[in-house]
Amino acid sequence: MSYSIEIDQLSLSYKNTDFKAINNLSLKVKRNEVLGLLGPNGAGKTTLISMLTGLQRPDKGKIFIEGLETSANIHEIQKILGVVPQEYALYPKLTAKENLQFFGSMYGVDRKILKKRIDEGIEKMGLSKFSNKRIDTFSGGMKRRINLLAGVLHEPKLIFLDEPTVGVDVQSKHVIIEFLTSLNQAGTTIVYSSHLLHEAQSFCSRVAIIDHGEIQVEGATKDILVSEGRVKSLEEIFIENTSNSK
Ligand SMILES: Nc1ncnc2c1ncn2[C@@H]1O[C@H](COP(=O)(O)OP(=O)(O)OP(=O)(O)O)[C@@H](O)[C@H]1O
Repeated sequence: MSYSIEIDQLSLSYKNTDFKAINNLSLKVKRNEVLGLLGPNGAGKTTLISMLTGLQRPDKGKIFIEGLETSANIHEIQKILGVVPQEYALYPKLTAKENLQFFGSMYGVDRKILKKRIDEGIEKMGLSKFSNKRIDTFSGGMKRRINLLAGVLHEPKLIFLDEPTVGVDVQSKHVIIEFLTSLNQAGTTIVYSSHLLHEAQSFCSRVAIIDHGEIQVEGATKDILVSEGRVKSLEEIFIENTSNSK
């Protein structure tokens, strides 16, 4: 089995709405790909990710993660998933290390292994000097780096990232993308949701542009950029294939 994610005809409507937030959406993501899940505000990205990570149940359709159907295997699946939300999920009064120890033990990582992963991760993120400093003294970029580490201490096979570099300086962005690239090279599949199309174009091996809960464009990044006989930017492709009604 070579797919990390298989989505088959998925639909979901929120209560008291008369439209489908996700409408009969099918998508396959191969193992070890970096998928950019892109779309304008309100397109359905968060709704789709919430179903993929087991937070919401679809009205219709099926999802398989690493070959396991989600509704019947959600606990097993959550052990192999890493979710890095856009909001910081960190305790401000604890140090960076204490936060990571907390999240690592929540995932049940063995103490010795956890210590090694925390030390290595903090070093890769360029934050060794700050490991014993409280999170509330950190800049936005530093918090975002620790937030990312917190979501991957259990070495998930598949990571969902929601705007991992939004609002951070160029240095932090660079460190974060390098870190994610090294995880991907080690075999991790990544689903990356962002409005930063320039970053998505260079980082993602595959792109799915969604709007109105449906896939508008999907394919290998290098293939979808070639359109009407010329190479376009991802931004051009995005604008051509999405509405600006929100
Ligand atoms: N809890 C909810 N109740 C009702 N409607 C909702 C709810 N959450 C989202 N929606 C609607 O579902 C649609 C998809 O929203 P969703 O948050 O998934 O979009 P998104 O692509 O993640 O947008 P953004 O880029 O702004 O985060 C939108 O029309 C939104 O208004």
